[in-house]
Amino acid sequence: MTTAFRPRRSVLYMPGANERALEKAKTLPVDALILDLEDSVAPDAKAVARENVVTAVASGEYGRRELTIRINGADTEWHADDLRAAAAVGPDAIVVPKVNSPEAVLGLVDAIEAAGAPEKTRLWAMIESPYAILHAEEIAAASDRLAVLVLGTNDLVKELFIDHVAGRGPLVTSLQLAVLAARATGKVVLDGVYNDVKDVEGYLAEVEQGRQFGFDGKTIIHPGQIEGANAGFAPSDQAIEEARGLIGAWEDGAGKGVVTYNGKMVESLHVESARRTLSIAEAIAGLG
Ligand SMILES: CC(C)(COP(=O)(O)OP(=O)(O)OC[C@H]1O[C@@H](n2cnc3c(N)ncnc32)[C@H](O)[C@@H]1OP(=O)(O)O)[C@@H](O)C(=O)NCCC(=O)NCCSC(=O)C[C@H](O)C(=O)O
Ligand SMILES: [Mg+2]
Repeated sequence: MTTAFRPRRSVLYMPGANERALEKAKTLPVDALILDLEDSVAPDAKAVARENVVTAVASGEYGRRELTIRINGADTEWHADDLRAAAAVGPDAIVVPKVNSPEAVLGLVDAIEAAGAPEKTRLWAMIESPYAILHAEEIAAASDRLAVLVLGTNDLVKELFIDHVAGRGPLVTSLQLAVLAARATGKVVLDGVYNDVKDVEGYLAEVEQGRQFGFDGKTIIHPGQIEGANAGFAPSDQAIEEARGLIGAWEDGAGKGVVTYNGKMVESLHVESARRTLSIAEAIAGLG
């Protein structure tokens, strides 16, 4: 299915059991929300959280924000009930943690369809194990219903026996494999979360790294992280100006296979990148 480009610069998790946060989210300038039933919800609060998120989605009070529900994993006692409840209320997407194979994707798509989810409800697969990283392309390609790969960097760090360090050196290969898989299959890919909600400098450095690596946006855990992601994953004023100038130089040289702009070589591939930059900027401006 072809869908219009939609910005996913800032994608905020919020615990499904936290009614105050669910209320607050209606006014936050995020591109997307992940109403969480998994790791942020204690076992004895799972049923209440499920009720809360279903009510939230049904309320229709989240405006332009893309609204998703993260259900519990397939190996848990809550998975089937979560999936049924989420499919019935029809969010923009159902986010499934720890998706490890294309077969798992197909099984999830069958279950989502069998539960009667509307066509608009996409599957977002969390890639958060070494096996999933090594099979990310097959996972991404398994179904048209799968729209987004979401990195689960906390689980990855745990499974790889590595450390959370500034610059994410030990994670770089995994991050790049996930981006490669998404680009090879035409899917969206979101970077993992930054756990230290008070460390603004470290967070902004990680946003910039994610953008440079090619992620479409960042999953976040606190309202204080929204602005950095929105700015970091939007083309800067300078990038927009350069894209316009480059396209202008290309059009002025009508018919030439190569021109220069600001002293640098410009070929049609650079024009394509510049047009992509402008279309992202337009989509963001269109959010109002
Ligand atoms: C991380 C937090 C536990 C911090 O909470 P707290 O110390 O209470 O924050 P503040 O006091 O600064 O909160 C200020 C106000 O903002 C609201 N708030 C906080 N977080 C959120 C949120 N995520 N969404 C909406 N609103 C939020 C508070 O309610 C305060 O509001 P008010 O009282 O009106 O002023 C907390 O931020 C938090 O719980 N974050 C989300 C945690 C979460 O969802 N974790 C699971 C996803 S991460 C993950 O699992 C990734 C992946 O699977 C992996 O493997 O990596
Ligand atoms: Mg995880």
